[in-house]
Amino acid sequence: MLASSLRRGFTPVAAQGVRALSSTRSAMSGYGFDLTEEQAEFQQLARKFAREEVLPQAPELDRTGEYPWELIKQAHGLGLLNLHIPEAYGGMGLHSLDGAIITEEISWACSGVQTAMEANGLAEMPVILAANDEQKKKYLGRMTEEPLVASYGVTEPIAGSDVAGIKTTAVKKGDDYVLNGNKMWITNAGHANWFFVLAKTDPNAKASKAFTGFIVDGDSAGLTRGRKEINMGQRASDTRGVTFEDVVVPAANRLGAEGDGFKIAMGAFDRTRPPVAAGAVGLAQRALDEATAYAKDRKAFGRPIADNQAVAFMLADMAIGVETARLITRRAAWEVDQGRRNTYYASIAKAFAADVANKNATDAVQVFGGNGYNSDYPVEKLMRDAKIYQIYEGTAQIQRVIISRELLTRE
Ligand SMILES: CCCCCCCC(=O)SCCNC(=O)CCNC(=O)[C@H](O)C(C)(C)COP(=O)(O)OP(=O)(O)OC[C@H]1O[C@@H](n2cnc3c(N)ncnc32)[C@H](O)[C@@H]1OP(=O)(O)O
Repeated sequence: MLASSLRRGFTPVAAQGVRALSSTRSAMSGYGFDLTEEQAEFQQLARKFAREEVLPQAPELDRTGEYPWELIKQAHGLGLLNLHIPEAYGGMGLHSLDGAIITEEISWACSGVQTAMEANGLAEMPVILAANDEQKKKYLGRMTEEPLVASYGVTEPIAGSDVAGIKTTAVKKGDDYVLNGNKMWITNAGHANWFFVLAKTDPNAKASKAFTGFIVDGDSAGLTRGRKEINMGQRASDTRGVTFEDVVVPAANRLGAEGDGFKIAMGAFDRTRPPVAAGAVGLAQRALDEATAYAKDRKAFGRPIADNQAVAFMLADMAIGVETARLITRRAAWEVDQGRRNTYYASIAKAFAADVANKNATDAVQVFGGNGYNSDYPVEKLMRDAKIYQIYEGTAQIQRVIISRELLTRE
């Protein structure tokens, strides 16, 4: 049906029109895969920082779980942190695609460090999207002035995938709100200067009206940070529970109107899932690079193992994954830069890149054989680090819920 209607539209006149157009077409039209000069510079800067500073520290940070403060400070100095804060508030106002290019490089060296850095982007996004000028000056401004970190506080012990199921409440009292509840798996929570917190303000309303977003100062009385969780991978990243016990937050720290919170939180995910996907691409590329180098070097039966088609084809499949994941990730970021809602592409990119990262890391361990299973070699860390990409910022299954809903509700 679709094919026949396309054929009907394809008249000789239309064909001539295309020919005429193509003869005058400039190199700028249509798809382009080259980075701009500026993007290439961002990539080079991030690559140098990642390979010279992050990479040498990655094994030790993984072993100890130490928070990468020194790297955060260096990244801040180089302009590799807080990428999307608008210039009006002292930031660089980088585009989403610029950020994806930078993030991939950092993750190549250590996705734990990348998550610690990117968590700032996640915390800042609701503020960038919904805060008033005063709030932006106060909370985004300080992030550009000194190397601070912030947290995005939505997830709760019983509500991860189901954001509408969160129980933390905010009750208006005079000019303040009083917050009570527990958050869980909050990245950067041990060190955050401030938190974006989603809380329920109307228990009777539907999700899109029931929640409100707040900026909560890290030193607020009644805010308690839990112990650092010991996770399987990305161990340099700091995740904790946070408890709010009668925490008084001035109404001036409310983001947007009461009831706007759920959509603000969802809108932030649309913009932060592309960088999460970019992190997964970086890890997938690293797995491919490590496996390729090892397969060329390692000899068995008198020849490099890469000479076996069984190994070479594994590398080829890993390359297919990296290239396609990178394309859809950049598409998801580019959609933001075009000013369009990118929910569909963001979830495809996040879901696909996370799966590719896991496949590539697992296959890299396989190529390394027994050595791959050992912590003297880099790939077992990649396999542990990869897993969280299928869980955080919306599980693999939630991404498919979002993609299918987007498909099925299209006009
Ligand atoms: C690397 C960086 C650091 C990473 C650290 C890790 C950080 C994290 O992991 S943060 C936590 C991650 N958590 C998640 O990703 C949560 C996953 N879950 C979700 O995204 C949602 O709960 C989801 C999509 C399942 C929606 O759930 P559901 O309750 O069915 O709501 P739904 O009916 O779709 O939407 C409710 C309303 O919100 C609106 N909405 C939904 N999505 C969007 C969106 N993207 N933009 C705007 N509005 C939206 C809907 O239109 C609807 O509005 P209305 O009622 O006016 O029609």
